[in-house]
Amino acid sequence: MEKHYDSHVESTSSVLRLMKYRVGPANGDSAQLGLVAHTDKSALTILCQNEVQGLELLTKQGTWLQLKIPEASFVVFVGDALKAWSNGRLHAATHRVIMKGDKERYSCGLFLVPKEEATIEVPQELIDKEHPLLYRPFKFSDYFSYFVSNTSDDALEIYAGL
Ligand SMILES: O=C(O)CCC(=O)C(=O)O
Ligand SMILES: [Fe+2]
Repeated sequence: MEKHYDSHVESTSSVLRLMKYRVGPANGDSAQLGLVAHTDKSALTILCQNEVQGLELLTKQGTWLQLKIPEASFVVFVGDALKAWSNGRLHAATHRVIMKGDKERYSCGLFLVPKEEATIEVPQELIDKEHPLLYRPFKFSDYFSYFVSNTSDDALEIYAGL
């Protein structure tokens, strides 16, 4: 897969985003939604946060797992673009943020996003009898526009799934 490294780097931009999660009116023990459940559309996301936990991951069994992220560490998520490119071999985990307690939460995400013109196409090496082609080639910007006007948990499957 090393031979694809350079073209991935060339066709990807990075976006750095800082996020602030306020303590809502129902602070204390009751939980409130900070960020709705989603998969990232990017190729890869690298996240870090302050000491306030809240990131939850949907397991393949369909239950929510509260992540306990150690201080000064990063969380990496595979997004839809890399899931499609890898022919579904890499899993884009659904995640959300739930706020509890009375402290604001800050997080910082570096999103590696395919450039406007980048085409996501599964390399031949990742297609065989056990791994038939799951996604048609598509322009990332077209997928993103589709997602914006058709927000759905299954956007990738509906848009590019075969
Ligand atoms: O704030 C976080 O820890 C998660 C943010 C996130 O999932 C996102 O911006 O896509
Ligand atoms: Fe996310």
